[in-house]
Amino acid sequence: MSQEALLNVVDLSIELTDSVPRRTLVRDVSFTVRQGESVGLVGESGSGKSMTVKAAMRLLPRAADATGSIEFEGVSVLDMGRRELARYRSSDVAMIHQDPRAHTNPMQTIGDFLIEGVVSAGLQSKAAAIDRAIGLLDEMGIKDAPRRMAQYPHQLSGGLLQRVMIASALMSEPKLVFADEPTTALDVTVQSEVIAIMVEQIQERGLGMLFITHDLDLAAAVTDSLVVMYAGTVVEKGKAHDIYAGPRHPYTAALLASRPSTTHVKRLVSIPGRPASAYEVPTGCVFAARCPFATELCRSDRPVARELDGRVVACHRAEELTHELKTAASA
Ligand SMILES: Nc1ncnc2c1ncn2[C@@H]1O[C@H](COP(=O)(O)OP(=O)(O)OP(=O)(O)O)[C@@H](O)[C@H]1O
Repeated sequence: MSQEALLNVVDLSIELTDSVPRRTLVRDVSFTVRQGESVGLVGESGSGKSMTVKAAMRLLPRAADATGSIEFEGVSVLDMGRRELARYRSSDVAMIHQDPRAHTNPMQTIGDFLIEGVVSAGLQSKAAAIDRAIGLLDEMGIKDAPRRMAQYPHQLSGGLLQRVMIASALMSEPKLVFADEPTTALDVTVQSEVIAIMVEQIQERGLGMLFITHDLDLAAAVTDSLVVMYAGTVVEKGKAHDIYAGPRHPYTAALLASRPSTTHVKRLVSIPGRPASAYEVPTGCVFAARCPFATELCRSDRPVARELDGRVVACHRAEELTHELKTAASA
């Protein structure tokens, strides 16, 4: 791929320093998001997706220690000084959160909410910011934008408020957008509409996107590449359509098999066992306890992530299971 790397994460590990022994939450995670590229960070609850994104924004809890490297356009995010970090957070990257209500102030109008960040960071004058906010609300398909600017969050539906959040993320003209489960808090009837608008707006502007979700189907539909995480580690990564068409890690195949089908009736299967956090998994493969294909080797030796047919996979048996995994995923 020729586009420039915006975000480059290499061997990121995150540990909690306030527990004895230290708890590992994320282990040796590496991935890249390029200009104009959408990357899906996919995994069940506790797999470390949010911690990884928090680290990329330098917003980890005080007791969490990040090692490895996170670079934005070649500059180390972990080493940024106060001013550099403020500029990075206010104008290079933006975040769309899960629950729009939790990230708005009920006492602040939509207009003030939209312009606050860029005006206080000195990026735009108040008049220019108001114009831009109205223009963006318009592009988000929000009718009567000037009237909406004067309203308060409780006067907007969840779907409408999430469109405001997308507009807010675009106010500073960022290069990279982190979208953390942006529609899980919304009514199912508006979810796909909001996703479609978000993806369209991000693609039209040629921005990079890191899309965090537990929904592999959705991620495969809206992203170029996937990074599949389990228990704080990357188990598989590669082109979204390749992974969707033929997963090479049993966890990816299980995620695909457990999705509801829209074309035929099938029994909904769930992955047996519960998702584990990085510090809970014993030696061996992180997924061994839930993997139907696990052998003694899988339980004793942790597989090293390696290149396989244009993707990266951390499974001892990836080659020999190619056919089984494809069948299991599409069953
Ligand atoms: N503030 C925190 N302090 C300590 N540990 C935390 C904190 N937040 C999350 N964790 C732990 O870090 C690990 C990774 O959690 P993380 O929230 O990154 O997972 P996730 O994949 O984003 O899951 P979810 O989809 O539920 O948000 C889990 O073991 C979780 O319990």
